[in-house]
Amino acid sequence: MKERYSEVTFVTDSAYVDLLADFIGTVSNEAIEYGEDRIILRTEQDTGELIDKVRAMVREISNDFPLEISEEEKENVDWIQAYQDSVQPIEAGPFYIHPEWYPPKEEKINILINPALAFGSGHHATTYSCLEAIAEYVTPQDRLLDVGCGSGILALAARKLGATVELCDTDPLAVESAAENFRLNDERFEKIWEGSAHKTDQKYTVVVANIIADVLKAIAPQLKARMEKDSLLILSGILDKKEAIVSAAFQDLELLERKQRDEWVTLIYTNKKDVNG
Ligand SMILES: C[S@@+](CC[C@H](N)C(=O)[O-])C[C@H]1O[C@@H](n2cnc3c(N)ncnc32)[C@H](O)[C@@H]1O
Repeated sequence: MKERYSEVTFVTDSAYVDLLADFIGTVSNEAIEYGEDRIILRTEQDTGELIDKVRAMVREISNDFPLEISEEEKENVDWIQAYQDSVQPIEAGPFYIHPEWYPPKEEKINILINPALAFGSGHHATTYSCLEAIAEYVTPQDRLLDVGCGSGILALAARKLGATVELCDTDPLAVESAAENFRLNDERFEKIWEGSAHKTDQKYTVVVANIIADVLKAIAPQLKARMEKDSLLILSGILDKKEAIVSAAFQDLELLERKQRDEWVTLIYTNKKDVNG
């Protein structure tokens, strides 16, 4: 990529825009942008010859062909580099979450997440607090269900601690992205599905759900039904002003710990008895 490129603007009568755009596109072999009365060409190539050809072409049509050409030199931005520079790795408890263009850290539990459309890079307070809770509570004996897995970051963290994991999300893009992140990390999940917690009849020793308060309230019976006696339920995505809604919906469980980061609350519950018996 060159440091600079040329932006050439051809202003003409709207009736000639299509004709001119066709010609410029063919001669330059570059993508062009066009508006009602203009065509804009951005190129790193020398533009002198192209402009001469355009002038010659329009002269053949008419000496009065309406055409004004202006040219500006602009600085190129390496967009991929700029994007990569903006995505920083983050440490949360023992975990180091990094995109692939940052090397792993030897002394950390590394989680490779390439930013994609699914939520969950570790930077958001809710994900961060869940990662801390997972580090604190999850053991290799655990079977964990990640409800609303997004990028799969929470299940990946649990898997890296030795737990077996299952994941689900109502968003098919999240399911795809989580599966891809497991592949990138060379880790395996037992199951992944599109949909929510009601689509399984399994029980788990840990259920984690980082979804907003109103949804947590709505799916509270489903989440509880996935717990066995002494299971753990990690709930996040709760704005402090909505905490009461969630506390009320889960009041039959025992609150073990409450974490707050910025205005986001994470609640960690356990149950004294199997909800179904
Ligand atoms: C805040 S993101 C959490 C992503 C990731 N688990 C994290 O902690 O960073 C919430 C995710 O929940 C999903 N979601 C929303 N409602 C859901 C529901 N009822 N059941 C399962 N997933 C749901 C969304 O599609 C989204 O991917």
